[in-house]
Amino acid sequence: MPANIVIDARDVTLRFGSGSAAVEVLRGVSLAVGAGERLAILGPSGSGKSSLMAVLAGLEKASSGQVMVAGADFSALDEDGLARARRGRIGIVLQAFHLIPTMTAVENVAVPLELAGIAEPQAKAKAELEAVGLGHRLDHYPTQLSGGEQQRVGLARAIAARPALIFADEPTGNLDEATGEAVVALLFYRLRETGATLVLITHDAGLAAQCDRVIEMKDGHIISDRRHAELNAVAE
Ligand SMILES: Nc1ncnc2c1ncn2[C@@H]1O[C@H](COP(=O)(O)OP(=O)(O)OP(=O)(O)O)[C@@H](O)[C@H]1O
Repeated sequence: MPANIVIDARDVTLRFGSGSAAVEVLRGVSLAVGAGERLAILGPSGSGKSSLMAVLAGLEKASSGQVMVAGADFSALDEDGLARARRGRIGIVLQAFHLIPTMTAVENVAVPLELAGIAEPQAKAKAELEAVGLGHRLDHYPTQLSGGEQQRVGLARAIAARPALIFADEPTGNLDEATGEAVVALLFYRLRETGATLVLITHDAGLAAQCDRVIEMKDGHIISDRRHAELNAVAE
């Protein structure tokens, strides 16, 4: 894999269930993403966007095909191996925030930093929460936070370790417009700062337009793949 390709997925399928109940949600997807690229995934509900993200982020194992991410062969790793490969390198913001209910906001952000062996996890977690506008909610538990606040804790947790790869599934879905814009601005600021690669699922055309490349999915396939220059040409 060339040094500048960080995600190289080849002919990936993902099936759930077996026999007559089997559902094939990814049907031979191939995708190469360059380092620092900001890729948006569009497509109707059920087209396989979250499934593709789960496979590329090492949360689901492909049923067949090859998935190379940052030099690791995700198709050959077991669950523990995938968890180790993700740690500190991959930040993930999901629709369901997956915050740990028994931990405060600052602990939710600090624990993955600690696990990744990063120095001063508490101070870094606090700074990251302040950056997403939650300096006044550090010691609150997830149930004491609104959906939008939980979303921002999720974002802070995903980017605090300055991972090389960030995956975000509808990161502004639970936020009002102003907060959504602020969170996206912070995300893109961090991307510029660290050169991280972004894979983003969104229904928001404005957000997709901020990315370098937009792919569209339908029925488990990629049906279009356009880069920024082409996107601008279409808009003009
Ligand atoms: N664990 C599972 N078992 C069975 N089917 C599943 C499972 N997870 C996802 N699916 C199915 O796979 C298909 C693709 O789902 P996926 O969540 O990837 O779509 P999506 O494009 O992200 O949709 P949305 O925009 O609604 O989030 C859907 O038909 C869904 O029902």
